[in-house]
Amino acid sequence: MNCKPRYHIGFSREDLGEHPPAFALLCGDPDRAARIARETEGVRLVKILSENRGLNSYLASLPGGQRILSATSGMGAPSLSIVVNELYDVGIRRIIRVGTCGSIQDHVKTGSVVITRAALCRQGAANDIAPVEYPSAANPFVTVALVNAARELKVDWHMGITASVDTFYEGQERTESSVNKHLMRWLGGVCLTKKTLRALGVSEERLQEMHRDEIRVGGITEEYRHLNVLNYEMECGTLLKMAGVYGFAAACICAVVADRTAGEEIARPLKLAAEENAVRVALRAVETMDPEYLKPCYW
Ligand SMILES: O=P(O)(O)O[C@H]1O[C@H](CO)[C@@H](O)[C@H]1O
Ligand SMILES: O=c1cc[nH]c(=O)[nH]1
Repeated sequence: MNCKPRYHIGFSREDLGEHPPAFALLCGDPDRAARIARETEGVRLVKILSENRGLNSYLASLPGGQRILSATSGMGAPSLSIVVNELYDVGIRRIIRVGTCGSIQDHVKTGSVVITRAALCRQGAANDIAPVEYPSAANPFVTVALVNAARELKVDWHMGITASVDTFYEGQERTESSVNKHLMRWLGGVCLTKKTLRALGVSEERLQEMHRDEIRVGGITEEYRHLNVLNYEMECGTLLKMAGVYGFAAACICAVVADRTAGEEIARPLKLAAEENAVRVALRAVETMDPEYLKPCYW
């Protein structure tokens, strides 16, 4: 057994006891990983494994006795790729990303959760690991367990395609809240002023309804909306590709904390409750997972 702590995550296979936990919950935010292990009803903190580089990792147990790892990926695919590589090395074979995201569809409201069945992976780190065409698909059995758990807990859920991108601002077409107001055309489309819209024959009534003097059309978000993408986040696509390449089971559930059909802001008042719902669903999925589907042949 390799007893040396791994360089970034700061713990070793030996720190996990005789058998590594069956599941890891992996959060971008170290505070969420800590809350899962320290403050979630029914979860008992067994051991702080490491808080190296803010990549907080905790061993915890559930009421039925199952042990879980609550770990931190950091933000974005490069950090996630390091953590997942080292988690695999210490014996982790099932990872549920428990994250936050922005909705790009009208029917996906803030406060709900999105369970990813596949990702549009626009992530540079993933290209170091597999060809760009390589599928970014969630494990179907863990995904169904997440859906069943959300139904049982009566959490407002959606299942669908997630866009995983490398930047929160430019890549998710944010301009008002970003210092960079000039998106590249393939991301931002074009801005039409009221004057141009009038010349194009848009009625005065419609122009009056506009909140701003210009609208942006043909941007990446509009394109993804038409492709039935539900949400934006920044790690899932690479995680799912790594699962395919390394051979482990991965799935993703994200709390919706921004409504990108209406604006760019994070809905801070409901963020914590939405995250708690995503955590509860993930833990219930772990508890109720049919042991048959834990076999390596289902990864
Ligand atoms: O809340 P987490 O899990 O960090 O996930 C989302 O939040 C961060 C951006 O605010 C990115 O990491 C994105 O994927
Ligand atoms: O809009 C959002 C919210 C959370 N995380 C993202 O990546 N985007």
